[in-house]
Amino acid sequence: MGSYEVSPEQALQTAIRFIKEGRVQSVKLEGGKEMAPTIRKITQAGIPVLGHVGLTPQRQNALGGFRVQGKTSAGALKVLEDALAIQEAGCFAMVLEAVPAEVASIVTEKLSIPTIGIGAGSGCSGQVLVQVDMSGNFPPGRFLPKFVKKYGDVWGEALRAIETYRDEVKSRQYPALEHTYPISGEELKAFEEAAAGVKAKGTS
Ligand SMILES: Nc1nc(=O)c2c([nH]1)NC[C@@H]1CN(c3ccc(C(=O)N[C@@H](CCC(=O)O)C(=O)O)cc3)CN21
Ligand SMILES: CC(C)C(=O)C(=O)O
Repeated sequence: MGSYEVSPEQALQTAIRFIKEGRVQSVKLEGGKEMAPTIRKITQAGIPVLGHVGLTPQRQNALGGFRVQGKTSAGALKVLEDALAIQEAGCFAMVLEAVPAEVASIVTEKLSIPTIGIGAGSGCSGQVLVQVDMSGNFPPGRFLPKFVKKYGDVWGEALRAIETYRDEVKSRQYPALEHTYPISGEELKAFEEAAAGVKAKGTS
């Protein structure tokens, strides 16, 4: 929040920084109708913009939390109007987040640009999920939004690896010979003789 919301001019300056300093090829920003002038400003400067309507997480406080959007006829119509407004402003595609699947399908059909759905059903043009969520890279018990499907157990696998490492360090199974660096017998013998003549710390 704040990278694009002060004014279209501030937003364009931010977008230019992302392109030049962040070396990205496009920028993504949240918001509907009210962001259309900003989106137009950035796209007219030659920077592609990915939009985002429906549940816009950076505005969670104004939305009363992470709430599904477009659950009423009026709400769904607002999502559609926002989507059309930001398409018109020059977005090349948009994220559609947490709206009923049927609403997302209709919005997608009304648009000429692709929709990338998250919690918006299979009728969107494409999908996105946070990698940490879909790979299961989080501790047990964490709250998961309804739309997340856990395809793996990266956290469990990492924990298993770390615990096995700990156990092998304690039992001195690790490091084994193959994890160490060799020294020739001749050099070792010479070192042992030299070391014998070095006074140990703390002795007198
Ligand atoms: N790790 C991660 N994954 C995400 O998908 C994600 C983030 N972080 N951070 C930013 C936003 C926040 N997101 C969220 C977070 C919570 C809900 C959530 O609690 N949804 C309720 C819906 C409540 C209602 O019915 O209105 C749910 O039960 O799924 C949804 C999207 C999606 N985004
Ligand atoms: C997961 C992606 C699309 C996102 O912008 C968000 O939910 O914050």
